[in-house]
Amino acid sequence: MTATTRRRQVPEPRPMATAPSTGMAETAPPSVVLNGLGMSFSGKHVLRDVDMEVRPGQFVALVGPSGAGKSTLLRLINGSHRPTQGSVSVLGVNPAMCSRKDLQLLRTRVGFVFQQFGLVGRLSALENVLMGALGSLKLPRYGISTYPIALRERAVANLERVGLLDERFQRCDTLSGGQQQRVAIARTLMQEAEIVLADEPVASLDPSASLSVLRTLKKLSAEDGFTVVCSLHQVDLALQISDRVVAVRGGSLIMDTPTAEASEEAIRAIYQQAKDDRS
Ligand SMILES: Nc1ncnc2c1ncn2[C@@H]1O[C@H](COP(=O)(O)OP(=O)(O)OP(=O)(O)O)[C@@H](O)[C@H]1O
Repeated sequence: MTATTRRRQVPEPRPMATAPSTGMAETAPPSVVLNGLGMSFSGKHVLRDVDMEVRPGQFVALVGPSGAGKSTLLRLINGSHRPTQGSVSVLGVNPAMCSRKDLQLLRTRVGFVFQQFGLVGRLSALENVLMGALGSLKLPRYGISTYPIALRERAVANLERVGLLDERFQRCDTLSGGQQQRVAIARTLMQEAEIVLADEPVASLDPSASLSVLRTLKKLSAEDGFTVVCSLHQVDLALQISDRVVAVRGGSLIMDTPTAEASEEAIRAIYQQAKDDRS
């Protein structure tokens, strides 16, 4: 089934309480629409009544204390979880209504970057990046030379874009954390994804490497036009990098604002409140 036929199954979004505008791609259809979204695990509500639209090319920082529901939200967007309430539309497709094949197809259009990078440590940076193209190939590949030359050239170009041309033949488990996350980003570029979901991509990096990796992701998103939804705990980074800040607490969206209008104090208060609640 095509994306176009899927789109008809997606209910019209309810009007949003807050519809922040960044002035980007205002008329294009949204990349993501969450409509009355809720999720429970074994009867425990972890997300409720989430309404949100993400416009193409936006860089959204998803902030909120541990356990707020950020990873669950990202997993609902890429179809890893099926919502127990409401609906998700990603690039006009409802992942919960997709066949396995259509979901696979959708996932080639939606890249995912993880905190733990998800690389094969014993393989080179280049081979890891090439693996990002496996979804477009019919047969598995073993070794760089088994990939078509055009893909090898693209992989090298993508490594250059993330600043790792010289390290292309280095084993990934010998690269620094920041370099490994850059390899993971270059691997996602091979998908030519229209949306990149990043789940705490810099959680294990020091502040300077974190900023540098996020700046690279932001630059690539601006150059290629892909949408980013990125969960982050570092409020300062969220404010430096994003176009829009969405805060989640206790499974509810409690802030949704253009970054230029976001109050650092208000975001920090969300974390402080969670800390106070725990103590
Ligand atoms: N597969 C699951 N089964 C049961 N409970 C789950 C599952 N996944 C998430 N949860 C629960 O949902 C809640 C939200 O978890 P989630 O990982 O989305 O939070 P988070 O905001 O990403 O937290 P962190 O910042 O610590 O990563 C937590 O209470 C968690 O225990």
